[in-house]
Amino acid sequence: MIEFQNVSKTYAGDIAALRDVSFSVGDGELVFLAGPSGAGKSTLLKMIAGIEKPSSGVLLINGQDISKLGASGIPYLRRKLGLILQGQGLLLDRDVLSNVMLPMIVIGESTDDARTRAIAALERLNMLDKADAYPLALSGGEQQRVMIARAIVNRPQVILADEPTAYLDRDNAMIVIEALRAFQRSGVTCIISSHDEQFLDQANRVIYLNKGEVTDAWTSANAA
Ligand SMILES: Nc1ncnc2c1ncn2[C@@H]1O[C@H](COP(=O)(O)OP(=O)(O)OP(=O)(O)O)[C@@H](O)[C@H]1O
Repeated sequence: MIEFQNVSKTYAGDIAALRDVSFSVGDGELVFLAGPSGAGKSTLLKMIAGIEKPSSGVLLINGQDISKLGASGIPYLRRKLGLILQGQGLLLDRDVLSNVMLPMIVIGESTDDARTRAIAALERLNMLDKADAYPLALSGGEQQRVMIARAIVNRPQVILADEPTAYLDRDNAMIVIEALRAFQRSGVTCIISSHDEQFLDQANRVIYLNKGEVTDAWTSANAA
């Protein structure tokens, strides 16, 4: 369970990115964060990942106040998260398999275990035939699928995806959304930011942000 309680975020220069935001996301939900550019969507995701801290208010993850996590708390939190964030693209000088193995290597898993899990993750995203390719030889949609494989290789409880369909055509975007939905169906919580309204009917819930405030929210009648 992820719970924002009256969270505000002001960046240096007095930029109010979030204002008094309150909502919660239950385990296994698929939630879209919608809203125009600059609404605060990335800031919300970065807070859940422990990259940014609230200026005021409380963010609880599984009942724990993330502002109070110590130096070892953030890496521990990140192990439970799969991140698809802007600016964290694939390493261009490594092939697809090495890119997907990386999160496991970083946390000290053996190369053999990392390879086995990375192969399984690529298989799930239907990308195993590109394991030896380098990222620049892939289409945008294929690169996004590899980034999802990299995000799920650690078997996270929660996937955070910031604009995972940006720059993709509709067919590739649907493949990416379908892949995320498949993880949600297997019990993983997915929080996806998008300013592309065409995918919102795939969500259990949509939370609309504008200028740092929650302006609207709805829950699907078929929500799990
Ligand atoms: N590190 C930062 N320092 C200062 N201001 C920031 C920083 N990050 C974001 N902002 C500002 O905070 C506001 C919210 O930005 P944020 O990136 O969260 O919005 P967004 O909804 O994700 O937008 P986009 O869809 O364009 O990615 C914007 O006004 C942005 O310029």
